[in-house]
Amino acid sequence: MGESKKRKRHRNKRGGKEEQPVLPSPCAKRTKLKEPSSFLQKMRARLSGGHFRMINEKLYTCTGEEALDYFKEEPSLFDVYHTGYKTQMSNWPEQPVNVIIKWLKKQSLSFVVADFGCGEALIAKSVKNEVFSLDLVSNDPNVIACNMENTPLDSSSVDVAIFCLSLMGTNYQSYLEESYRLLKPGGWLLIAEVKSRFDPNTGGADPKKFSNAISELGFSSVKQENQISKRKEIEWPMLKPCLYKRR
Ligand SMILES: C[S@@+](CC[C@H](N)C(=O)[O-])C[C@H]1O[C@@H](n2cnc3c(N)ncnc32)[C@H](O)[C@@H]1O
Repeated sequence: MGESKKRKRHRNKRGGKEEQPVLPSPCAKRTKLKEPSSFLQKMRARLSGGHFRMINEKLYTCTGEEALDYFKEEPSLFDVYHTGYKTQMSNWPEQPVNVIIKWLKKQSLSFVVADFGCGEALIAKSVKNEVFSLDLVSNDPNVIACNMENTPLDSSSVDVAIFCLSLMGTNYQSYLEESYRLLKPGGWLLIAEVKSRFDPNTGGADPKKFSNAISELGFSSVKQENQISKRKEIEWPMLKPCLYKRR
């Protein structure tokens, strides 16, 4: 009785809620154990989902150089990003990386491949071809850590250049220019991108403008040597960020 009165007075004096001392009492322990783990899991998933969306937005709204610095400062963000990305991918009816793997498996085994923005290097793990996997962070000895606008690979050294959902930086055109440098004449450029980024009705780029820009860079069914040095200023459309909705 006396205790409860004391508490009341204390509360009134402070004019707010009483602060309870946190004691490792059996009661506190029991409450903790009783908390539904599904609730905690949901909260954790929400937090990491929010973190993923924040990193994703950063990657779509900065240059490749800035993205490289971002991950250099905090490499663990790369894992946070890819955990969230995998969760997003698991909701898609088809994963573009699997479509590309399927296509590659039908091509010559002698094709050398450059996977720009490889993520967890699924392509290299799925085909027998030689694959150069490139990304901002390398958690795997087979992944080359670099900003893909400036790779350490030789000119005209690859047969297939792949961008699977990786045209993220505001300077995405420089990644495509680098792919042109790496590709052998007659080489393949494969791009898989989110549809909404090419839907002018929802603020996306004009797909025709995008493919014209790719042609002006020098890509067609047969690549012409030296075309890169002759071309005029290319008008690249802006590609809007691909932002994920909260689920
Ligand atoms: C959406 S993930 C796609 C990963 C993989 N291609 C796939 O389809 O599973 C995009 C990847 O591109 C990488 N990336 C973005 N900008 C980059 C840059 N400038 N240089 C290298 N990698 C980059 C990101 O780090 C990320 O791993």
